Amino acid sequence: MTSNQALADWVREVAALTQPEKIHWCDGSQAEYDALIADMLQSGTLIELDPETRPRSYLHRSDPSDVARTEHLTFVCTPERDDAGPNNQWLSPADAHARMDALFAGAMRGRTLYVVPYCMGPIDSPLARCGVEITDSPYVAASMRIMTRMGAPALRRIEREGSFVRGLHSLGDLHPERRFIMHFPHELSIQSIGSGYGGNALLGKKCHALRIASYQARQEGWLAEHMLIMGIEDPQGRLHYIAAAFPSACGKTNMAMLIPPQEYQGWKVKTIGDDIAWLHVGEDGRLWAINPEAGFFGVAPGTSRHTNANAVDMLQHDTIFTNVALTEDGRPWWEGLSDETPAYDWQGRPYDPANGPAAHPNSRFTVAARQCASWSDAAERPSGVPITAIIFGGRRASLAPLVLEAKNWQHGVLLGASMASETTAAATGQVGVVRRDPMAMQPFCGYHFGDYWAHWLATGARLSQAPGIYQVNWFRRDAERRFLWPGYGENLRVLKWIIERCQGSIDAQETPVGNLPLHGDIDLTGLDVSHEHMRQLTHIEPQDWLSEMDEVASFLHGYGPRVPQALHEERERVSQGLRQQASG
Ligand SMILES: Nc1nc2c(ncn2[C@@H]2O[C@H](COP(=O)(O)OP(=O)(O)OP(=O)(O)O)[C@@H](O)[C@H]2O)c(=O)[nH]1
Ligand SMILES: O=C([O-])CC(=O)C(=O)O
Ligand SMILES: [Mn+2]
Repeated sequence: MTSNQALADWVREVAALTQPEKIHWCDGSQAEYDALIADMLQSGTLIELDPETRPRSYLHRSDPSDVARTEHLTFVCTPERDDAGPNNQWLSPADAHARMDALFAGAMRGRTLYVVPYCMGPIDSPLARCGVEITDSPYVAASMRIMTRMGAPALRRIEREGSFVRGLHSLGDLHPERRFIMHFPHELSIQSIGSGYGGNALLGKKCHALRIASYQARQEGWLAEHMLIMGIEDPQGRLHYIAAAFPSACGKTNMAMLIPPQEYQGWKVKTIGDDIAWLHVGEDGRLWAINPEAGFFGVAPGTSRHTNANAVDMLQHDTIFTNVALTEDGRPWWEGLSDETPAYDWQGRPYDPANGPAAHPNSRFTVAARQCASWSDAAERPSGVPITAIIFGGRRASLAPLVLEAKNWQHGVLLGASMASETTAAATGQVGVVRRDPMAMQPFCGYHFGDYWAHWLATGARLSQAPGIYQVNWFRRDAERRFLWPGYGENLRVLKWIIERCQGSIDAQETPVGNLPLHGDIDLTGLDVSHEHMRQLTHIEPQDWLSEMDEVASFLHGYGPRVPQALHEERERVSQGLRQQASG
């Protein structure tokens, strides 16, 4: 099936261990996709949506215990424990392999083993990397065709290059006690069992393109980040590319396909990616980004014509939904979509509000990126796009202002490293608790955060035209828990400020924590945001920030001697400035 002996041997070994009934090598063709869908309709793995209004669209209901990433079951298994860092759970490679071999033994009996070759990034890009996922889930095989460049061209590239990431996945018995997601970065391999949920099972995404890739990127001198990539064209026709890291379910997909507000005629948004960016230092000293993915695995709840019309439009056909609710006539439904009452909830029960939300809070859609009206050809460019600004964002009801500008790269790395955000339904566990999530990579960095921050600093030192670094927060709330900022399309007003700052065309107010917009520089024309709200959104309270910086200090110290001294010094400079301000 392949001229790559290592791949052929590996498939044979896996088959001997897992005992599948059949082996299928995926070529990525339409006929193959159609056959996968037909099989899943027959087995009940997929439910067909109303073909009149939602052609070629399906609903997948997952096991109710298997609806989100499971960070407590996710491990990074480096030979040395300290290389995984306190940010990861660790097992020795030998222990992890022993545990996984036992779980995989016979796991595919009676099932088909799919060999899924894929390429992360444009197929002809030197920045792209390939992998092969072996899975016994047709849902995973079909989803990988939507989310990656999957099939024959990827296999040819693997045969040319020789190297590829090995991902082994089985649904196992879907039992939470026999569910593990293990990463072996030094072996370029991933093993995942017991879950069919996207972030745990579509191994090209979080497992390869972030955990394994971040480890490789450090060795090779680039960055693999949890970032959207978008282009913003201003009325003068100038294009500015922005990369933004927000934690899971904190607004990347929405920002990536933002629709400019009415007052912004002449502004255009181009989508390059909504979740992952691979960043390289170019020969010109600028930072260049590719999106390794080819599709969106996006959050359904909250998506509506008012918040994200581009998404609603792209979801009208050829989409696989997971754990959404259904209307009587077979259309997908979720909280925030419309005023309709659905007929069935995400578990297929007749809808009863007493059972909680109709759609699971982490219900999602899987759709090809080219279905999005704002999708840009630039996403196919082998060299990527040059980045003007990097944005870090969190979901914080208080403290963090609407926007803040880092004084320089090193201060920007501190802003990223000290990010915190309220937890969301994208991972199992409590929702709404503030936790540190450096660069939105807490669940995804495949090595020690101390080394990671040092790598960020070293990367900045290689950039002669480094992007500006910013921090945003769309989620500040008032005493009644209402959002102070309208968000969504209106976020372009903040992005415009960021672009103007990068061009050097406007001034800012300097504070110890960073630079803030001057009064009136964030354009509020046509917006219902009072001056009092705007004041709160751009106010830095020195005492509160001093305590925040104390927390950041102990957080950074928790990572021990691998944390670069420069980061401690930068933090101390901010604290000093705040102390002076508080006493003066
Ligand atoms: N209030 C407010 N909510 C937003 C904004 N942007 C996104 N949201 C909501 O936040 C939730 C998550 O948004 P997404 O854009 O899907 O987040 P994401 O970062 O792409 O999430 P992952 O796919 O998990 O990485 C959705 O319910 C959105 O409706 C905003 O600007 N303001
Ligand atoms: O990985 C997933 O399951 C979905 C996602 O984008 C995230 O959680 O950041
Ligand atoms: Mn994500």
